[in-house]
Amino acid sequence: MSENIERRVVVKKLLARPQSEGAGAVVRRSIGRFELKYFDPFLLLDEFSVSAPAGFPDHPHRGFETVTYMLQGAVTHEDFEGHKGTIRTGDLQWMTAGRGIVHSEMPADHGIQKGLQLWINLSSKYKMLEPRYQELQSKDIAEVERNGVRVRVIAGEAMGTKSPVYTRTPTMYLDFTLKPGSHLQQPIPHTWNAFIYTIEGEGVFGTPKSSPLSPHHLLLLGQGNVVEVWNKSSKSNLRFVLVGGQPLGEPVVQYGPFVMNTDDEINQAFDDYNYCVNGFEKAKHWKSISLA
Ligand SMILES: Nc1ccc(F)c(C(=O)c2c[nH]c3ncc(Cl)cc23)c1F
Ligand SMILES: [Fe+3]
Repeated sequence: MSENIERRVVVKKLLARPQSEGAGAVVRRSIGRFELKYFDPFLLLDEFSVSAPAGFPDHPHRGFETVTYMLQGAVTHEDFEGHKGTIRTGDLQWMTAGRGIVHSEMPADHGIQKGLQLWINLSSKYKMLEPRYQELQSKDIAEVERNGVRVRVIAGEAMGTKSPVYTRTPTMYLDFTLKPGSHLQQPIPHTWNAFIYTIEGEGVFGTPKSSPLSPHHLLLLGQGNVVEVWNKSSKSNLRFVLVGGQPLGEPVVQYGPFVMNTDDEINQAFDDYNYCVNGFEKAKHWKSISLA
């Protein structure tokens, strides 16, 4: 690690508590709740937990990307263009909604399906792009382990390993598991906003004397070019995701699943969706099979 290390420390921590979302689903929302409406370029981070028949039935998106990463179980998604698939434990769906998607996201197995859904804003010049999917099965996600630290590189680069995912809004998304007694130093571009979301075990983040933090916490990281994490437990693994992104620095006008830059564009999004035009044409006669 080079000499000009500037450690990022935890400047804010939020415990994400369960709340209802979709049709009978439960999410622990951290980014996107009133205390943290937007963390440029991130609009929402939900740790979701859903069992059939609950789920996220037919709904639209415009102006941003959704990144769904399965922690346990499986979710089937289908959209109004006929694109359908199932993402299972460890799989990733990176959906660029762009000018418009209408889809459903429903449990595909019995029992509880768990995962993370992150919403990443798009720059004004990309908000009306044609929709696009990047889907990776768990076996195709770059993974490397060294000195008790295992990383699955969902986006960006870590420990000399790169993800094939193209991030239109430059983003890193790393799933770390630290064995007991291990220590991580991960570079983060100093101009990016970055956070950690804790998933399993207790970890020490930022400075070695910080208090250990438990799962379901969002940790906003301050300025710097590297984050350090310690697993001081003698028996449990520590798992968390580290996410960073280049801020867009643009006005944000959001109404639910529509995210644009001006009130007029949001009104246009509503009209386009209601009249099935300008990217929502296929919504006119489409219902997901789960609702048919
Ligand atoms: N009400 C409402 C409005 C708009 C939405 F996009 C959604 C929605 O689809 C989700 C919101 N959190 C999520 N976590 C995981 C998954 Cl798989 C889906 C969602 C939703 F529920
Ligand atoms: Fe969705």
